[in-house]
Amino acid sequence: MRIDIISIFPEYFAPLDVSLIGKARERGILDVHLHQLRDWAHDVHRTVDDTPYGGGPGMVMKPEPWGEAIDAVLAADQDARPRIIVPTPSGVPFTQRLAMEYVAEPWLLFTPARYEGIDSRVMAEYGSRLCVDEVSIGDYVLAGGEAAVLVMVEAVGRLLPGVLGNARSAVDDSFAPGEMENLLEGPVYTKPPEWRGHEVPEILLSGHHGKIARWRRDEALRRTARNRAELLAALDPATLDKHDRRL
Ligand SMILES: CN1CCC[C@H](Cn2ccc3ccc(-c4n[nH]c(N)c4C#N)cc32)C1
Repeated sequence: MRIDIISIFPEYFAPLDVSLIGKARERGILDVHLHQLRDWAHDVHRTVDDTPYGGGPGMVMKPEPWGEAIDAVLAADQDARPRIIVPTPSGVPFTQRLAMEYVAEPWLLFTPARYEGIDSRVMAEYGSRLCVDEVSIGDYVLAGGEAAVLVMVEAVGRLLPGVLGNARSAVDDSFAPGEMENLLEGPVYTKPPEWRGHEVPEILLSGHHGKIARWRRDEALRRTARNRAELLAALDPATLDKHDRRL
């Protein structure tokens, strides 16, 4: 997978050099290209923003630098087209399901903005011939889109084949479509068996895999009911057995 990111703060993406994503890049599973938007702002001050038409607070990012920057990225491979992802609080929710859709894409282009966003004509220009998604990582307001790109790149990158040590753990993820969809993961434990008077639940030491799976599902349902009750309403009743219903 190729990922391009255009930003006025490319240094914001240093975390993509470390840990899981950094190793995926070293192994050639993921190819990340960072671009400084100001390289396509040709005035002496490398200006990328201006006052909003119609008035209002803040500044809006000018269309010209973005158009030239996106054209330059597209020119990198004229036989392919990236899916463009625009982080914005006004976007569709970024979910595990959307991450799984993105991981199937060979090329993603992220366009994290600052100020009050990008002149809307830019995505209108590219939306006529490319897939352009406006996506939000949550119902709160950030100062720009870079943190959202870090979140999405990690959520998507960890799903790439070969990135996770144990491929199964992605299938077991909270929110992953299937049995775990709309369920939060339950508690996890490791050695020592007793720590400051707290013992590991006996069932986890039993070696009885069927009972352990049952216990884990019960704990997932309990945590979901406690922290995200609204997700239980979305659970497919067909996936709930009579034991679940007793919880
Ligand atoms: C007061 N204004 C309102 C509009 C947005 C302005 C800041 N900003 C500029 C670019 C930009 C990109 C993403 C996000 C963002 N915020 N929350 C999320 N879940 C996001 C996501 N993805 C925020 C952003 C601040």
